[in-house]
Amino acid sequence: MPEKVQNKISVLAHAELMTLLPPREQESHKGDFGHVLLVGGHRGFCGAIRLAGEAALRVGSGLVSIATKKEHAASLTLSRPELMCHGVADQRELKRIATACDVIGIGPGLGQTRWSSSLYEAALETGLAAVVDADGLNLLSRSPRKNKNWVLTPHVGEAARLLRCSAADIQLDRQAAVKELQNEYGGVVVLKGSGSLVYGGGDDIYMCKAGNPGMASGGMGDVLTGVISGLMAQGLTILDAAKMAVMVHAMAADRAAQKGQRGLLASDLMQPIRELVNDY
Ligand SMILES: NC(=O)C1=CN([C@@H]2O[C@H](COP(=O)(O)OP(=O)(O)OC[C@H]3O[C@@H](n4cnc5c(N)ncnc54)[C@H](OP(=O)(O)O)[C@@H]3O)[C@@H](O)[C@H]2O)[C@@H](O)CC1
Ligand SMILES: Nc1ncnc2c1ncn2[C@@H]1O[C@H](COP(=O)(O)OP(=O)(O)O)[C@@H](O)[C@H]1O
Repeated sequence: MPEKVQNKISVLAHAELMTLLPPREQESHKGDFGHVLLVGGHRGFCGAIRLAGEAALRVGSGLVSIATKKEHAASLTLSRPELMCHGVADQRELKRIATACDVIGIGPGLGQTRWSSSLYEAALETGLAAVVDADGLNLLSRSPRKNKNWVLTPHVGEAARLLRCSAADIQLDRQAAVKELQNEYGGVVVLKGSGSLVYGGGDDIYMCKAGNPGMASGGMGDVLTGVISGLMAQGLTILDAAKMAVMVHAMAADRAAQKGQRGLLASDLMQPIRELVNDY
């Protein structure tokens, strides 16, 4: 169980974070805004990687590729033609696609089969800056390692697996948990849930006061993975991308919940996310 600690808590503010994402130059082209590769979408879970992919596009990445099960590639492309969807069977195929990419997001709907773990290993071997979520975190908890160039985005259940304790232990002292996660696994950690925390080492723990219980519905975390990846692709540091993404994601959910929290869908966040990354 994590030890009790006291840290400086900084509350995230959207206006301050927007200085990280200046208006686009007139002569810009898609190559200026990075190429995200998202890996996941096992059988039954291809919606998760579709949501992450659209979120990465809506936050402004120039190109987004998806590596998924062969049988999902065509339907994903049809549902969102801007996504470049590849059916990937093995590590070699994934690494070939990754050579053109700047950032890799691993985990939404990835599953925990041999296919999943082999793509997870190959994704980390690319050495690209990474976002690790969902089943990527479950695979990480089976074989812990440290990396300074990744963002980990556990919900409370995943955090408990990573720290080998109970979800109740995590909730008892979320600040201690986020620090312990960062200390053990490195990089930047986003501990999701009401009052999401972001910690990248050092004195400050960042807290998001936006967001609402309407977000307690499947796919919301997958959207966050896409937002973080898309901001990293546009050149933000992993810490700035995590801070900005958590804030934009939660504020988008608050805008989308104006008609009511119950029945809020992860897809409902796409339009407000777009508004918020253009809101100077
Ligand atoms: N449309 C799609 O394709 C979608 C696909 N998805 C994909 O499904 C896969 C499985 O992901 P997952 O998150 O649903 O399952 P898992 O990792 O087992 O975590 C749940 C466990 O954690 C526990 N828990 C305790 N506290 C908690 C808390 N505050 N927040 C959350 N959980 C908390 C919880 O405890 P319980 O609720 O039972 O008390 C339970 O034991 C993954 O690949 C994901 O990407 C989803 O994204 C949905 C949309
Ligand atoms: N009650 C809440 N208040 C604020 N944010 C919440 C609340 N419930 C969930 N969220 C947010 O919604 C997202 C849920 O992510 P996650 O549990 O990984 O969902 P999924 O696996 O279905 O995509 C996280 O960003 C989390 O912070």
